[in-house]
Amino acid sequence: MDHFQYRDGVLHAEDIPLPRIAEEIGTPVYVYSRATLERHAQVFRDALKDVPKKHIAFAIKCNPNLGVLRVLARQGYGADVVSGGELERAIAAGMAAEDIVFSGVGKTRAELALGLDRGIGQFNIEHEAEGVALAQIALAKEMTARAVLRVNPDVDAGTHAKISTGKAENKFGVGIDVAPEIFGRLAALPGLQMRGIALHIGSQLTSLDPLEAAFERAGRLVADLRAAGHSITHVDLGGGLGVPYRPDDDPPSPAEYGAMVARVTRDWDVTLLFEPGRVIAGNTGVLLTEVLWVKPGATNPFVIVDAAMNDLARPALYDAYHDFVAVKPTGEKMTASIVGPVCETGDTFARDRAIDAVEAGDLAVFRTAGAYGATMASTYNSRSLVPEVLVDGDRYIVVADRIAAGTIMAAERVPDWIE
Ligand SMILES: Cc1ncc(COP(=O)(O)O)c(C=O)c1O
Ligand SMILES: N[C@@H](CCCC[NH3+])C(=O)O
Repeated sequence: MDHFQYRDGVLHAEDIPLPRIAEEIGTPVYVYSRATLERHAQVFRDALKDVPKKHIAFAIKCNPNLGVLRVLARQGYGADVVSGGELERAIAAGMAAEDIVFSGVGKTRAELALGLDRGIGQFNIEHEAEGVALAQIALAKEMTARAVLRVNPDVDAGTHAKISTGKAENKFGVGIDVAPEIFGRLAALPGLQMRGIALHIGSQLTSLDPLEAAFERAGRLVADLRAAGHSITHVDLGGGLGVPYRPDDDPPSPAEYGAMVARVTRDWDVTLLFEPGRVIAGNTGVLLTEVLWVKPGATNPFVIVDAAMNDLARPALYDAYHDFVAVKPTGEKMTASIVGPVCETGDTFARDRAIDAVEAGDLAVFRTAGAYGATMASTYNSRSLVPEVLVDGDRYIVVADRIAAGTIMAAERVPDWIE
């Protein structure tokens, strides 16, 4: 059940009418539903019921808010992190270090050392030199790092080029053809316990076929590595499952994904790791905004809202579609372009789209904004950093403050040697 519903003609987040949040917190503001988050966590876990040994690590890059992470930690989720900052966040949110997986193509030596010091469960090594460095650092600390080698299976994920990660030309992982030799050299290093492989072919995947093709290649690699005498106990299948952004989008369900995984990996006899992000958080959040002005355009009017590309970057970056609905729809429709106040033409959420009729002062939301929304926000144009609210039934709390432009400015200084 969707926890963003109209009641008496007013859009609610669980039991909270969104106009109340707009009035008390101001706009723009991200609003998350705890119930939806918990339901998605449960649905994804249930979808893997036929996978005997598994661990789920939420890809916290998609929504690293501490309140959100705490909800998922309570659901038994670990974290997939890609920086020292994310690592500290996951721990601060209550995730067990053992349940943390450290991915990322450019980990620094300091970040590798931090992971060891914190006792994280697994490092996902992206290339040989990183593995060598990790082994050296671990050895110096008289520790052993548990690691897997990320392989690049060279499959076309069929998603936006900027979020595709498993083609040979992408920067991630090592080529699957050279993986056995690199794995062999790393496995021989003291300080490193190479226990398996990882892959992640891209995000917002709307077909299971490329995932299945990649997993089959991974299965063959596991067999080859075992044949070469390696003990393979862990395979990290990454994340990537898409979510519906448009009302008629129909991506594979977690249950279909789980069934495919169970079938393809049936004989692997490993612990499977999963790194879902968007499928857990995407539909748990909306970006609540106020219409500032409706301005005539050459063809259709511009609806100028108080949210902008600095608050929700996905449309500007990937031409991504986010459904836009009025908080108090009148039943009337209009065709308009939805734009923000930032001084870039790219600050456009929708072009010539049929939407609920709105006028200045009305509230509206961009849907499916719980993943890669607030986390990618900036203060461009000296706008405030957008706040976040978590709703739980008939109560809500601000889980991230609005950070005013003045606060950002206070962290800057003018050199006294400029007269
Ligand atoms: C290594 C890794 N794991 C997991 C994810 C999460 O992906 P998604 O949000 O598409 O599930 C990403 C981002 O695409 C990633 O780079
Ligand atoms: N930021 C991207 C997803 C990136 C996935 C990162 N591995 C998006 O908003 O769709």
